[in-house]
Amino acid sequence: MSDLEALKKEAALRAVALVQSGQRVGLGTGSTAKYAIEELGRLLQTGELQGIVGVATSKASAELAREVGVPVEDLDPRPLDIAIDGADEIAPNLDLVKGLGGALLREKLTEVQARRLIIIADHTKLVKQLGEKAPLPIEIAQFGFLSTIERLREFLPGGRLRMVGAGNFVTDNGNYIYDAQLPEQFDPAELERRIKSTLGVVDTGLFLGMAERAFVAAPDGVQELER
Ligand SMILES: O=C(CO)[C@H](O)[C@H](O)COP(=O)(O)O
Repeated sequence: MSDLEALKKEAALRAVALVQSGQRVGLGTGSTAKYAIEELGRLLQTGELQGIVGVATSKASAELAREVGVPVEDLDPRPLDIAIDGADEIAPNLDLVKGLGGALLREKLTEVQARRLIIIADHTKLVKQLGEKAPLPIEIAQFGFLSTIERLREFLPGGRLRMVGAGNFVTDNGNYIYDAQLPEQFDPAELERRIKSTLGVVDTGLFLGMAERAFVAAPDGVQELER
């Protein structure tokens, strides 16, 4: 395992230590969240945790959870006790950019219902301001997507439709993703409102005011950040 992978796993284990038996747990998506799901499976197998139920934020995470023995249920209106997920960028106030893995809509739908959202990441995800390192993924309907992109480009120029190989990337919800370049200066809440009021947009990868805590692993140890 590379050094970076070891750091991601370390952060994941710190977050999973917060999970208690009987809890309903939001299962994130991505290469860091994968370590958390595997650890939940391990703890269920050893009996250190009992009776937890996972609510997955993607088809891939649901599949992995079942493989490692974490029971999975669909999202319903009941609250989740905790959700554990990765992020693409983490600002000092724990506002996030998410969705480079393409699961932003299911992640937001799930994590907004969690009493606690815990973020796990390696130190490369820390930024002073959102948009420094990653594009902002915006999920858009397939129908009329070129028109939606034109509307978005009026205030977010320079982005691109996400591709996979020669085709367009399609989310678990059958939508496309426009990866937008964020401006140098912006008000995240105002930008979120503007993007979401653009016809054809389903949701954005801005997760504002949602995360309670982040475990961020660096070579000199795991930093615990709170909002
Ligand atoms: O938002 C996400 C998926 O939609 C992921 O949480 C995010 O992309 C981080 O992934 P990784 O842990 O692989 O860096």
